[in-house]
Amino acid sequence: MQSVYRQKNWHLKSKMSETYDFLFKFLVIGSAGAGKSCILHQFIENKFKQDSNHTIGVEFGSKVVNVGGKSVKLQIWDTAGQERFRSVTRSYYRGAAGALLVYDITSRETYNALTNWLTDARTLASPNIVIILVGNKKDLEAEREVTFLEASRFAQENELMFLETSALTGENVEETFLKCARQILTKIESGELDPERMGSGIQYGDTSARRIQRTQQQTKRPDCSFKKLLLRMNTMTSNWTISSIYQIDKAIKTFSRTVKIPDEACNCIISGFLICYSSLLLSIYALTLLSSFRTEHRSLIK
Ligand SMILES: Nc1nc2c(ncn2[C@@H]2O[C@H](COP(=O)(O)OP(=O)(O)OP(=O)(O)O)[C@@H](O)[C@H]2O)c(=O)[nH]1
Repeated sequence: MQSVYRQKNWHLKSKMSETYDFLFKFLVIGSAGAGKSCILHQFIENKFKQDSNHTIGVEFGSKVVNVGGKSVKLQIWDTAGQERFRSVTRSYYRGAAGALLVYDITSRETYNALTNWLTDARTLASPNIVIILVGNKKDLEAEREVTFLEASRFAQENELMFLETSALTGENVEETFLKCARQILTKIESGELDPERMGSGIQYGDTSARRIQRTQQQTKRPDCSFKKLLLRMNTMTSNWTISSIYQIDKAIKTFSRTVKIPDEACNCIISGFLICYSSLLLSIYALTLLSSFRTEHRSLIK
């Protein structure tokens, strides 16, 4: 982990030596003393940070993890919880894809401040930011001031994921980051998040990953327009059904009277036409259904 002032060169160096499919920008936010720096240190170094001091401004760390078969580089910004750094830390919120919203389970004060932190994250970072609520210091059960149930209700009401962690023992620390990354990846796959959108907080790792993604999108596109075409045909045929069958029936009868075709032959022509028309309608409906089913269950089929 390094201070924000030293991270630039280091980041360039690591970019050259590592390959990954995606890069996600993460924030760690919450009140001072909640254990944000210790969580980040535990995640990156796999050990507890014994002498943790208050963060000055922002600190930075990164780690490549495997999420659902994809290698994802997490670029994590650990922000200072102290009020006096609020204006500095706020400038780092922009374009974050994920955030850990941390409180201390032994401090109700840090829990009560969550709403303010959440409002900041949702207004200053990306509107689609994926947030996980983290109740830290799980090892201090005897000093607990916030129950698991209470916090999980808060998480549910505010559409957040939730885990309790201990930066001291390492319990659930990695799982917290992975859970958040997994949700972002799922949203990318479902099309809810677009890595190409400015300020999404997501980047493609290398050119090949970008190319693969583009190819996938291109192969998906015709499917989408095919569905649109089907839906349009569907609407058109529904509109035609009643009026046009009546009109065509009338036209065939008038024609048969003019050229003097026997009634039986005329009925045969009309029946044949109706059979063909019904088959066409049925095929269009079946294809539309199939196409909708495929779109809805694409992730499951994969
Ligand atoms: N027992 C226990 N102590 C912890 C844990 N996590 C952090 N601490 C302690 O809590 C104190 C604050 O931890 P920090 O990580 O510096 O807190 P912070 O949220 O980064 O604070 P700011 O940088 O001021 O925003 C330190 O004394 C840590 O040793 C934990 O999981 N269990």
